[in-house]
Amino acid sequence: MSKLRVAVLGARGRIGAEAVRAVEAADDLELVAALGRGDKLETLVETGAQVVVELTTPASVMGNLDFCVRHGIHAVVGTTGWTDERLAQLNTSLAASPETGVLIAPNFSIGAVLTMKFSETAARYFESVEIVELHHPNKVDAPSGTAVRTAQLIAAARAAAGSAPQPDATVTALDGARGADVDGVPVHSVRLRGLLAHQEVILGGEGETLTVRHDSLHHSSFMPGILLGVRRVVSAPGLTFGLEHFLDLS
Ligand SMILES: NC(=O)C1=CN([C@@H]2O[C@H](COP(=O)(O)OP(=O)(O)OC[C@H]3O[C@@H](n4cnc5c(N)ncnc54)[C@H](OP(=O)(O)O)[C@@H]3O)[C@@H](O)[C@H]2O)C=CC1
Ligand SMILES: O=C(O)C1=N[C@H](C(=O)O)C[C@H](O)C1
Repeated sequence: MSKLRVAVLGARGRIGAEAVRAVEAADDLELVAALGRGDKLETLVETGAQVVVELTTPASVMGNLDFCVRHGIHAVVGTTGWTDERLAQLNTSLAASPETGVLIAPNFSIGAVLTMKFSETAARYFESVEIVELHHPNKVDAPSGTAVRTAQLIAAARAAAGSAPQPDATVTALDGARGADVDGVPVHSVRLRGLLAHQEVILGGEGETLTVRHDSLHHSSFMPGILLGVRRVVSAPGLTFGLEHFLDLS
């Protein structure tokens, strides 16, 4: 059987470099290009890339995906910075290339995906919920894409259950003291030397709390999810948002 031809964009970055090694080590995949800033996207066409793994920056991702979709190259995207407007723009490009698949995964690690799932499930049973995400100090965006997605899933679950707004008597606060408000869920971002990627979802009810915590200790935690995405995206046309759609998580 012929190998799937894969390229990595952002190949010299922290997660991109790890992805290059993971693709090279996979028997069923062939790394045909490893591109960084300034390298020509035309290389993707010249090398016959079938799937691009996009791990760059929020400022670069839209241009890169526009090129890939226009050329019918499937994409597995870990880069953050997704808004409703950006997703709508991507869906418009995909409508003109209906056989092309794009997977956007706010987090590729199985533990982080499960954290989101567990938090979504628990959300309706607790009055209060706040998120603390903790990352390395080189991260350019806050809150993390994972925390934003987690908060959105929690907020949707609470809305579906008819939950009341969270109790909070704060009248005066320093800017930022109560975190960022993501659909009514406070999200607190810590940037600390020594950390990689961590998240706590703290839920509170009468006389009890529940904490769901996940720690990515090495970039290798994201690789099984990336490889799964590469193998599955070629038969998933259109936009898939979240790795959970490629997992059996009923
Ligand atoms: N979904 C997930 O599971 C994960 C997602 N991420 C996300 O992945 C992204 C990258 O993270 P990280 O590796 O830590 O960041 P880095 O800054 O280490 O890497 C980004 C790389 O992309 C390069 N780059 C920038 N623009 C382009 C471009 N137009 N074409 C090709 N390469 C480009 C940068 O080059 P230069 O240095 O020259 O600017 C850099 O080498 C972030 O958005 C992060 O949040 C990270 C880990 C897991
Ligand atoms: O920048 C990172 O490092 C990470 N980014 C993603 C995010 O913003 O959620 C995924 C993971 O947290 C690592």
